[in-house]
Amino acid sequence: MTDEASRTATGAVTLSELERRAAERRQRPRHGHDALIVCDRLVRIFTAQDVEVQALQGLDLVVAPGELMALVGASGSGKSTLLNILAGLDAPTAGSATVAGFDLLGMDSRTRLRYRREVVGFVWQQTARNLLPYLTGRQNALQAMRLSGRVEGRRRRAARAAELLELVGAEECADRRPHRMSGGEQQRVAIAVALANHPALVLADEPTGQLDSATAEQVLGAFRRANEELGTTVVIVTHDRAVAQAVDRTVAIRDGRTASEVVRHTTVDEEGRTTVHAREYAVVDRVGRLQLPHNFTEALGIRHRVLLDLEPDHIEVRPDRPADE
Ligand SMILES: Nc1ncnc2c1ncn2[C@@H]1O[C@H](COP(=O)(O)OP(=O)(O)OP(=O)(O)O)[C@@H](O)[C@H]1O
Repeated sequence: MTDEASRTATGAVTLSELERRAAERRQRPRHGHDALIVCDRLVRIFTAQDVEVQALQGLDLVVAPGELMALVGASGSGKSTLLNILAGLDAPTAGSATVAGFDLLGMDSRTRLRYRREVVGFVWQQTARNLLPYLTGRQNALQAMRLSGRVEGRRRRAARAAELLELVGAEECADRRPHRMSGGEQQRVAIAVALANHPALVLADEPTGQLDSATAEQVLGAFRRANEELGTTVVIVTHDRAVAQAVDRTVAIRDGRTASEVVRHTTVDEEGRTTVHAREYAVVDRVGRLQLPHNFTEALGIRHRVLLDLEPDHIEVRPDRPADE
């Protein structure tokens, strides 16, 4: 339709043009339609002793199926709050959060239980929170399957427990109880247990926080194998730079919002040498808000406002200062 045809003589948009635009909007795929996790303007407010803490302040996050990604950020930025919501352990105050088609705000308690048993698996920093101390590695995995009923038949469950312990490199822990496993072994067995019910998503909160760097690398290797071989989406909250730099995408959270992200891809040259390329992006939310990195605003003394200029292929952001300063 030409612009003239879509307007009345007085310049107003015609009714048929408005109807056409509405139909076009309806046909457009909705935001994050092919994603596994979609958080939209997520807010979580805690109230303690009449004081309100806004742990999440309109956080947006989209994670595609099959991603291996990390969430980083200063202490108190809201990482664990977000993970608890994604785990179905806590409910947001406002906004929306969907994981594998489950609406995390609107779930009744039965659906929530099913979600926690079948859709997500967790690995926490404290090894004692991950495994039952009186069961062996194999029994821990079997117990998780028995509780959900998702893997039917004793033989199938036994085969799956053995496969998963092998996948994470912890076969030798099958007949050992946690107190006879090292910290790294306990975390690898915890990954096997988290994977037991074929979850679409595994969430991990500081899974290498109590481990030395060599052991942390083995644990990360187990997450990577789960991601590559089973296609499980993995989201790891971490302060460990080595972990944050080893995943495909690292999203930084600042003051309860996603602020920036680093995306990595690997290339192999003619001589077979691999190079990892990393690029940092600022995140633009759905209404166009952008958080400028703290070191950038500090370097230019930016406080309350900036001057924006639209260039053909970029936007210029300049401090609001008189030109002769
Ligand atoms: N149950 C709660 N009651 C009151 N305030 C809370 C609660 N849980 C978290 N907070 C507050 O919410 C904010 C975000 O906390 P959160 O634990 O999500 O941060 P984090 O980024 O995971 O920090 P860390 O890296 O130290 O674990 C903090 O100010 C914290 O004090």
